[in-house]
Amino acid sequence: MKRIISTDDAPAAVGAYSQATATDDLVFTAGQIPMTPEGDLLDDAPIADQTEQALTNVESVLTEAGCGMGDVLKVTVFLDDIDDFEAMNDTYAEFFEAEPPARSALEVANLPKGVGVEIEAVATTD
Ligand SMILES: C=C(N)C(=O)O
Repeated sequence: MKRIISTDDAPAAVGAYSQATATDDLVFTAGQIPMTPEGDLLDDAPIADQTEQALTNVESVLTEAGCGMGDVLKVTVFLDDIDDFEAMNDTYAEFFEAEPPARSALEVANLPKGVGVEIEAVATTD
C-alpha cells in the first residue's frame, strides 16, 4: 500500500510532490535540494555545504519513513555543473562510509530554485 511521508524536519515540497512515498518495504524520496527545514535556500553556498544540506534532508525524510542512510539502495545526484563532482563526492562519502549504495551522478541543464545539487534516494525498510 502506498504511504505518503511527511516531516517538518525536512523542507516542505517546492512543487506538486511529496517529500517521499513508500510501500511496505521501499521508500522513494523526492529530489532534495539544499534548503533548510525552515525554508532557507543555500543556493549561493559552496557545493560541499549544498550537498550536506541535501543529504541531511534525505536522511530526515528516511528517518520519518522508518529507515536510515544505511538502508539506501540507490541514489541519484543531479549537479548543475559536473565540475562540482569532486566536492560533492567528498561530502557525499561522509554520509555513506560503509557499503555505499549504487549511485548515478549527472549534470543537468538547470535545477529548481537555481541550486547546485539535487539528490534523491531509494531505500528499503525491510
Ligand atoms: C525539488 C523537487 N524535487 C521537484 O521540484 O520536483
